[in-house]
Amino acid sequence: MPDSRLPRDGAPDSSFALWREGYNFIPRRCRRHGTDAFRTRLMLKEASCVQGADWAEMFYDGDRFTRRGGLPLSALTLLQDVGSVMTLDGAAHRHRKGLFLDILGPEAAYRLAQVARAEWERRLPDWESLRAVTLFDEMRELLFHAVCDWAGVPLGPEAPQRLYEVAEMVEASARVGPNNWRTHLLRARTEHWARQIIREARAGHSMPKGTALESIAQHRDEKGRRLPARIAAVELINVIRPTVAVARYIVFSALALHRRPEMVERLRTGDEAFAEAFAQEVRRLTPFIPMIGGRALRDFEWKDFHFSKGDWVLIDLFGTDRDPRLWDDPDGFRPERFLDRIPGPYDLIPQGAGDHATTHRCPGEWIAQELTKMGAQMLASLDYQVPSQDLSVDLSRIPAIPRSGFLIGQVRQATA
Ligand code: HEM
Repeated sequence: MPDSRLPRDGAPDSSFALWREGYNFIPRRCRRHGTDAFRTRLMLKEASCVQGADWAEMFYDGDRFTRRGGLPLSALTLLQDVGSVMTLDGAAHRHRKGLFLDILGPEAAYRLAQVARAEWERRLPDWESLRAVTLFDEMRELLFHAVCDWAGVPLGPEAPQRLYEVAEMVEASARVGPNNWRTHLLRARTEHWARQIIREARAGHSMPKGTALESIAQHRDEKGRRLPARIAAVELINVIRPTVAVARYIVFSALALHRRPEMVERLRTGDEAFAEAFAQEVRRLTPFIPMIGGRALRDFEWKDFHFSKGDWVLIDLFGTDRDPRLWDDPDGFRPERFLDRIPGPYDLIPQGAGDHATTHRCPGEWIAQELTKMGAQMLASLDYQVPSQDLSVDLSRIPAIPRSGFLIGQVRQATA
C-alpha cells in the first residue's frame, strides 16, 4: 500500500481520467495537491505517482524497483516482451544491459546517423518529385531501412510489412481492446521473422561481422549460455523498433523549425553545438513516453516515506522534463539552455534517469540524440513548403504526434 502520508487523489479509480488527460494526468494532480507525489487507483490497483528530480533519483537509484508488473502487460508485450532486458533485474539485467551498451554507444550511434544521412540523400529525389510527403511516414521508413542496414539485418520484399508491424507496436502500446490485440498478432509475425534471422545468422548464412545482429546472435547470458532464439529475436526487435520510433523526434524537430524559422539559419551554418542543443531540447519537450512504472522489490524507507514490497510507483517523465524548478520557461523551445548546461542524471529524463549501466535507463539515448540531430540538420538543408494542415498535438493521445503527420511540399535542396 502507498504511504498514507501521500495525498490521495479523489476519484475511486482514475483510469478514465488517465485515458482522458494523457500526458497531463500526473502534472495536473501534482499542481492541484501542491506536491510531487500522490496516491491514486489505476486499473483498480493502488498506485503512487511521482515527479521531479528527487523522486527520479528515488525511482532509479538503488535497485528498488522491477519493471515486471510495472507496465500493463498489454503495453509491455508490445514495447519489450517477456524475457527482454527490461524484465530482468540485478546481475542478469546488468549483464544483458552490457550487450546493449556495447552495440548502441556513441560511436555506433554516429555510424547509424551516417547510414541514415545517406539514406536521406538517396530518397531526396523522390520527395522532390512528389507534390507533398508526410514526414512521419517518410522518416519511419527511412529509419527502418537505415537501422536494418546498420544492424546487418537482411531485408527482402517483406520490408513494408515488417515496417508496418514495428510502427504499429509503438502506436498501439497505449491502446486497449481490439486495436491492441490486433497489434499483438502483428508482433507475433515480426518475432517469427526475427527468430528466422537469428537462426540463419547462427547457422552462418548471413552474419555480417561487427554488427548488432552478430552481437545479439552470439550473446551469452551471465551463466555463459547462448540466448534462446526467441529471446535473441526479442532483443533484435528492441533495437529496430525504437530506432524507427525516433521518427517522432524528427517530426517534432520539423514542427519546432516551422515555428522558429530563424533556427534554420543557425543549423545551416554547421554550428554543431547548436545542433546538439537543438536535439536535446526536442527530446526534452516531445510528448513521447509519459511515465514509467515499477514495483518495489522490497520494503524500504525514503525520506519520510515508507514503501512496501510490491508497491506500484509511476514516475512522470513528461512532467519532470517540464518541471519549472529544473527548467526556466519550461514549455518554451529554447535549445540555448543546453549550450552552457550539461544535463544531470535526474533532470533530462525522456528516456529514463540515472546510470545507463546499472538502471533501466534507455541505452538508445545516443542513437535518439544523433538521429534527431541528423534529422534537424537535414531538414535545415532543404527548402520546403508547409501546406495548410492540422498541426495540433493532442496530449490525451499517447504517444502524441501532430495530427497531420507533418506534410511538406515543393521539397528542394536549399541553395547556399
Ligand atoms: C525514440 C526515442 C526513445 C524513447 C522516448 C525511449 C524511451 C525509453 C524509456 C522511457 C525506457 C525505459 C526506462 C525505464 O524502464 O526506466 C527505455 C528503455 C529501453 N530503450 Fe529506449 N527510448 C527511445 C529510443 C530507443 C532506441 C533508439 C533504442 C535502441 C536502439 C532503445 C532501446 C531501449 C531498451 C533496450 C530499453 C530497455 C533498457 C533496460 O531495461 O535496461 N530505445 N527507452
